[in-house]
Amino acid sequence: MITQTGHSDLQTAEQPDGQATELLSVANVSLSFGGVQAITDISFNIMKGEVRAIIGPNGAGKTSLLNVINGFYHPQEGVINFRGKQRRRMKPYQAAASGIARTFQNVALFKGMSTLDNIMSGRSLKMHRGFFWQVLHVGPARNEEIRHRKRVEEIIDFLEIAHIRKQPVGRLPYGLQKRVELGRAMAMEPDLLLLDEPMAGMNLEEKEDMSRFIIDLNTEFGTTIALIEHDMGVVMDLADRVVVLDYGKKIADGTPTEVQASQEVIDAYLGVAH
Ligand SMILES: Nc1ncnc2c1ncn2[C@@H]1O[C@H](COP(=O)(O)OP(=O)(O)OP(=O)(O)O)[C@@H](O)[C@H]1O
Repeated sequence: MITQTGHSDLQTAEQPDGQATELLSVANVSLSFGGVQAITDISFNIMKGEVRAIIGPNGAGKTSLLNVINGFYHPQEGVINFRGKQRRRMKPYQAAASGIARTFQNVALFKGMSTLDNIMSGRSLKMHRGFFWQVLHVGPARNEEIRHRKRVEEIIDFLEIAHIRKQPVGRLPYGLQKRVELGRAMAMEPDLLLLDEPMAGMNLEEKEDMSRFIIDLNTEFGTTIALIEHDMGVVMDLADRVVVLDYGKKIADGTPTEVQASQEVIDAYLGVAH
C-alpha cells in the first residue's frame, strides 16, 4: 500500500469566481472494432489540475478510451472537447502538438538510445528551427538546442535519473524504463498527461517512487493527469476522481471513496453476472 496522500489541490485550477475549469470532456463516445463494442456511450470530463483515474476489469475499454483521447482511435459516435474547443478528427501527433502526451502499457522507448536522448526526443515537437540549421548546429539552432537540453536536464534531476543519463535504456531495469518514459512525456510539457498503467510490473518501492513523481508532477508543475491503474491502493492515494468502466460502459464516477462503496463497482470486480 502506498502511503503518500497526494491529492492535488484543485484550487490551483480554479477561476477567480471559484469555479474549476474543464480541460477535456468526452461526450457520448462509442467505439467499435468490427463486431466488438469496446466503448458504449461514455461521457466524463477531466478538470484542469486534477488527477483522474480510469479503472475497470480487464477488457473494460480503458486503453481504448485513452486511445480515443490521444487521437489513435476515432470513435464512431460522440464528441471530444479539449480546452473549450470541439476537437476535429486528429492524429496522435496533432493531439500531442495540442498538449496531450501519453505513456504506454508496455514501455515504448528507443531501446538503443540513451536516457538523455530518449527524453530529448520528447522535445522534438517544440523544436522550431529547421533541418538546415539543426545540421549546421550553429546560430539559432544551437541556442535552441541549449535551451531544450537545459529543460531535459531539469527533468532528469526531477526524476532522479542523473546516474543513468548516458545509459542505453534497453539495458535498464523495467522500473527505470517506465521513469524514462515519463520523462519523455514530461519533455513535451503537456497540459494533459495520459498514463497507461504507470506502475505495471513494478515492485513496491518502484511504485512508491512513481507515485511520488506523479504527485509532484501534478502539484509542482500543475500538470493534469489521467491514469489507468489496477492497484486500488494507488488509485485511492493519487486520484481526485475516478471513472469506472465495465464491458465498455461507465458504471461509476466520483471520488475514490464514493466509487469504492458503489455496489455496481464491487459486483464488476467480483465478476457478478449482469
Ligand atoms: N484494435 C483492436 N481490435 C479489436 N478489438 C479490440 C482492439 N482494441 C481493443 N479491442 C477490444 O476492445 C475491448 C476493450 O479493450 P481495451 O484494451 O480497451 O480494455 P482495457 O480495459 O484496457 O483492458 P486491460 O485492462 O486488459 O488492458 C476488448 O474486448 C478488446 O478485445
